[in-house]
Formats: sequence, structure tokens, C-alpha cells
Amino acid sequence: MSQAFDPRTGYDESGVMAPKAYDAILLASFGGPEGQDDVLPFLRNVTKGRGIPDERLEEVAVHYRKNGGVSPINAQNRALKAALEAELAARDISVPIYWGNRNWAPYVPETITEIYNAGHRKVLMLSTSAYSGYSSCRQYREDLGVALRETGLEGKLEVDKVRQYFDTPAFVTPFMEGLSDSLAKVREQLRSSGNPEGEIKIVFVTHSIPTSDAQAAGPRDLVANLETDLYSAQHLAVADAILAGVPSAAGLEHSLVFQSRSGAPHVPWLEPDINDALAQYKDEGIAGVVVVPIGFVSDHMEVLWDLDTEAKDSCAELGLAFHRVPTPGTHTDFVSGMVDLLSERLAGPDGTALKSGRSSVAELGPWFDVCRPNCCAKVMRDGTVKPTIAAVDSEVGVPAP
Ligand SMILES: CC1=C(CCC(=O)O)c2cc3nc(cc4[nH]c(cc5[nH]c(cc1n2)c(C)c5CCC(=O)O)c(CCC(=O)O)c4C)C(CCC(=O)O)=C3C
Ligand SMILES: [Fe+2]
Repeated sequence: MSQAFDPRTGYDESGVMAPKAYDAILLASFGGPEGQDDVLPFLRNVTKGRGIPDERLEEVAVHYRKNGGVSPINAQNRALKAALEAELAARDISVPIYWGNRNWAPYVPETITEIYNAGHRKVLMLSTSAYSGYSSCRQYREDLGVALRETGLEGKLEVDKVRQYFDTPAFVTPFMEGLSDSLAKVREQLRSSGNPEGEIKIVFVTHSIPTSDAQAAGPRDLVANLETDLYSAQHLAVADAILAGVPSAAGLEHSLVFQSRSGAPHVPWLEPDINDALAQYKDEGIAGVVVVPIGFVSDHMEVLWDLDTEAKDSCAELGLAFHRVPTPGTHTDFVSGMVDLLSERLAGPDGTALKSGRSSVAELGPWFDVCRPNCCAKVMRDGTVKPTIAAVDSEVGVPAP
């Protein structure tokens, strides 16, 4: 396979970037509060620029308040960072990992300043988000575009990102193992409640997003050939890939549903909501469900609250057996697969990538490294688009198309 990398841009026509001698890795994530006093400031960060009153934020705050004001996400990212460091060390790859968040300390601008001050100049970013879309991909690119501008590091620090990885064995394999285990557990629950033949449904679930964001996701030419929006299509591809690896799932019904809707009621978001879907399954004669949270990388608050609390309660009220599959977290296959993903891009001493080829086990993959103009674009309220990295359209203040 010979690739024509443009010497000016460093990437080829399909958006695959040439390997580089990156000297630091940035693990980018959402961030979460670490105590009761952090909860409101965190929620103000998440909803910045949308003028949502504190009274409304206090409603969402309840989820965090019941957990001591702590989101599990930061501890999970510390654990992931440590696991990635161990795997890099085991492979004799001596590139340090730094961690920066969008909504809580350590914030991305502080982290990139630290990276620069430590003498690094070429950074490869890995985010804790596997799919395409504004919230899942572009917003992380904007975080860096804006941070480079804010810190004055634009043109001094180069930041690229690894491809979206929904389709990789790293992401998909842990869900296969979890689905197999959870199916056995729900089967056992049905057996012990005297309904051994009860029908089980596999419920894949992800974060709902506004339908306008879903429709704006991805490059136009690719999206034109899909039967649904790209965000949904990638999730359906992941669901199919997981099912293909779990023999005990053969013949069972499955669906893709959505969770964690927020925003104004009149704005349409992807549906159905998981709780509405569960009630419908009960009416259709389903006896138990296995919930597979394919939208997320770790068991953070959206998983603990919306699935393990609300969806589980819905099942208890409806009399449905329930089990939830774990997210990849620090599963060894996920960690080693993420290091494979980084290794596709890290140049060895001879300039070639540490890992050749790009693993992909789902339709639509492997994804590209560099986004085309307006990929997943969102027009800000003032009519501009934000600066980004890993793309061609990174001018601030440019009116949206
Ligand atoms: C696609 C997607 C992911 C997956 C990709 C990724 O992982 O990045 C994700 C992750 C997460 N979302 C999270 C939390 C929140 N998301 C919110 C609001 C929103 N999410 C959206 C989408 C997504 N979100 C959208 C379109 C909104 C509304 C507009 C906006 O606000 O941008 C709000 C405000 C609530 C409200 O307004 O009701 C909160 C508190 C946490 C932290 C959990 C923890 O603390 O453990 C995580 C990992
Ligand atoms: Fe969210």
C-alpha cells in the first residue's frame, strides 16, 4: 500500500496522516466534579454561553450530589492514563501522556501549556469519545483550536488527533465479552423467577444528540449514501460487530435507543428514549433486557445515573429482568488497542509507523485522521465557527457556510 502524502499538509486525499515523531500524547476528556462545591461551577462550564439558570442546573446537579458531588469520570481517566503508560512502557515506547479536560481541571489550556513548557512540540491527541459528531469529535478538536489560540501556542505547538475508533477491535471486543456475560446473567434471573423461556432483548444505547447535530455529522459525500444519519449509522455498525462476536446472542431481538436527552423540549433529539422503549418492549412480551452502553468509554455519571439508576428502576417497575454490560474502561483489550491506535501514527526511527495497517472490525471504518471543511460543524450564536485542529477549516471568525 503506497500512500500519497501531500508534503505541504502531511496527509493524503482520504485524510490519512503520515506518521510523525510525536513527543507527547494528550488524553482529552470531558472532566467532572470532585466534590459538592465543584458541581455548579462544573455544570456552568458544560452549559457555558447558553444562559441556563442555576435553578435548572440544580436539577442535573442532583445526580452528582447523590454521589457526594463526585463524578467517577476523573478517577476513570487517571486509571486509563496509568494503564496506557504501563502498556507504552511494556512496548518500549517512551512518549509521555498528559491529561486535559473540557469542563474541569486539569483543563486543556493548562495541560498544553505544561506540555510546551516541558519542551514538547508535537502532540498526538486521544479523546475518550469513539464516534463522529459535534459533541463526540468536533468539540474536542475545537477545545484544542481554542486553547492553542488562548495560550498563544498556535504555530508553536502542533496537535494532531488519532482517528475516531468506534470500529476498532479495541472498542468492540470488551462489549462482546460483556454482552456474553450479561446474557447469561439475565437468563439466570429469568430461570430463578420461573420464566426460563422468557424472551430477552439486547438494547444498545448511546447518548442522544439533537437531530440537527446528527444530520450535520460527517463528510457530505459519505453521508449521502447512508440510510440514516452518520452518528446512528456508526452505532448500528458497532452493534452489528458486537453481535457477530457473541454466539449466545444469535436469534435474539435487538435495538438502538438513546439516553440522557437534555435541552429545550421543542428541539428534536434522537429517539426513542431508553425508558420509553423499555415500556414498549414489556407490552410486546419481552421478559428481560441486556443494556449495552456503546456510546461511552467508561462507567461515568451518564451510565451510573441514566442506566444503572433510571433504566434499572424502569425495568423493576415493569417487571423486566435487567443487566447492564460494562463499558471498555481499562479492559486490557481496550488499553492495548488504544496503544495500537497511537502506534499507527507514531513514527519509529526510520520514519515509518510503529504499527502498520489500521485495524477495523465494523462497517464505516477505518475512520480518517483529518476532517474535511465543515465536518460536524456547528454554527455559534454569533454566526462564526470555532477554530479547530485536525482539519482544514481552522480559521476563527469565519462565517459559517
Ligand atoms: C455525544 C455526547 C457524549 C459522548 C461523547 C463524550 O464522551 O464526550 C457526552 C458525554 C458526556 N456528557 C456528560 C455530562 C453532561 N452532558 C451534558 C449535555 C450534553 N451532552 C451532549 C452530548 C454528549 N455528551 C449534548 C448534545 C448535550 C447538550 C448540549 C451541551 O451541553 O453540550 C450536560 C448538561 C446537562 C443538561 O443540560 O441537562 C452534562 C452534565 C459527561 C460527564 C459524565 C460524568 O460527569 O461522569 C460525559 C462523559
Ligand atoms: Fe453530555
